[in-house]
Amino acid sequence: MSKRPRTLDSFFAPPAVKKARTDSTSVSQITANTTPSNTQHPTYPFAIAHLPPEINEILNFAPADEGRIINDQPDLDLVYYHPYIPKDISRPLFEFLRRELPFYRVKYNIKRGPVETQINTPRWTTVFGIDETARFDPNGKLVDATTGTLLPKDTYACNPRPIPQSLDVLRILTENTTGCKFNFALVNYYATGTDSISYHSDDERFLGVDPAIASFTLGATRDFLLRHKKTPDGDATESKPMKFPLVSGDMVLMRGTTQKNWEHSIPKRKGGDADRGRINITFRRAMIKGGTANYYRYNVGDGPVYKWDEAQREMMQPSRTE
Ligand SMILES: O=C(O)CCC(=O)C(=O)O
Ligand SMILES: [Fe+2]
Repeated sequence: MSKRPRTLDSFFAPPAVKKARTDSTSVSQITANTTPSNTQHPTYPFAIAHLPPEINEILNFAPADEGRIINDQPDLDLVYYHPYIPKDISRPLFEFLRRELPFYRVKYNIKRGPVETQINTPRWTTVFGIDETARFDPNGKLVDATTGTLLPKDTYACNPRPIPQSLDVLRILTENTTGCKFNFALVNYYATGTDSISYHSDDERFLGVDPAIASFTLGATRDFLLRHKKTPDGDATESKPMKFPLVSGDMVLMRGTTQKNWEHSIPKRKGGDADRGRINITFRRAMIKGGTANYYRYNVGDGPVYKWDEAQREMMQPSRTE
C-alpha cells in the first residue's frame, strides 16, 4: 500500500494500473505519479477535470472584496460580494466549468387540476451533492451520515453524485467566508439572453428554517431581480423591488428570512453580452432525503447529457461530438 495521503479524489479515481514489476521501478514510484487530474464516480457520465493549478492558486485570494450587507428592507438579509472571485480568473473559471461539467435540459410535467402540462426548463442545469442524512465514504459509496454503514441500493430513487473537486474548492472557500455549511452545488447555464429563471424562492422545507444560499455569477452580466412576496392582506410592506446587474465573479449570499419573504429571478434579456453565456452556481444545504430527490429530479432529470463543444460553440450530446 502507498503511504501517500489519500484525498477523496484519489479514492474516486481508478486504482493505478498494476504494472508487472519486470524492471526495477518500485511500486512507490508508480503511485507517486498518479495524482488524480479528475474526479471520477460511477454516477458521472464522464470524468470531471480538476481545476488547473493556475485557477486553484488564485482562488485562494477569494473573496476579492469584502461583502456588503444589504438588510435595509423588510425581511431582507443579503451579503453582496462584488466580486468574490478574483478578476483574473473569473473568465477562465467560467470557460473551464462550461467545458467540463455535464449539463441537462430538464423536462417535467405539472398537473393543474385535470390538465397536465410539460415544462421545458428554460436553461441548462446540473447538480451534485447529498443531503445531511448521508455521505460518500472514501470509496465513493453512499453511507449513513451518523453510523457510516452502507446504505441499501434503493435508498434513493435518484443516483446522488459527489461534488467534483472543481466545485468543491469553491464550496469550501464559501463555507469559510460565510460560516455556513453547504452539501449541494446546483449549476445553471444561461446560454443566451433567452434562458432565464422565473420568480421563485428557495424556501423548500427540506432546506430547514431560514436557509442560507450562496449564489455565484460567472460569464455574462445578467440582472438579478428581487421582490417582496405578497402578504396575506394584499401587499402592505414598505418594500421596493431590487435589481442587481450581477457581473462575472460576483456572489450574493441570501440568508435569514430572505427566502421566506422575498422572491428572485433572472429575466430574459436582449442585448448586452448575455449571448456569451452565464454560469450560476448555488451552494445550499439540504437536510433530508426528500431534498436530494427533488434536486436530481429538477436539475438532472431523465433526459440525455450534454457537454460543451468548443468547435461548435454549443452544448452537444457527447456521442455526437466524437
Ligand atoms: O442564476 C441566478 O443567479 C439565480 C439562480 C436561482 O435562483 C436558482 O437556481 O434557484
Ligand atoms: Fe433561486
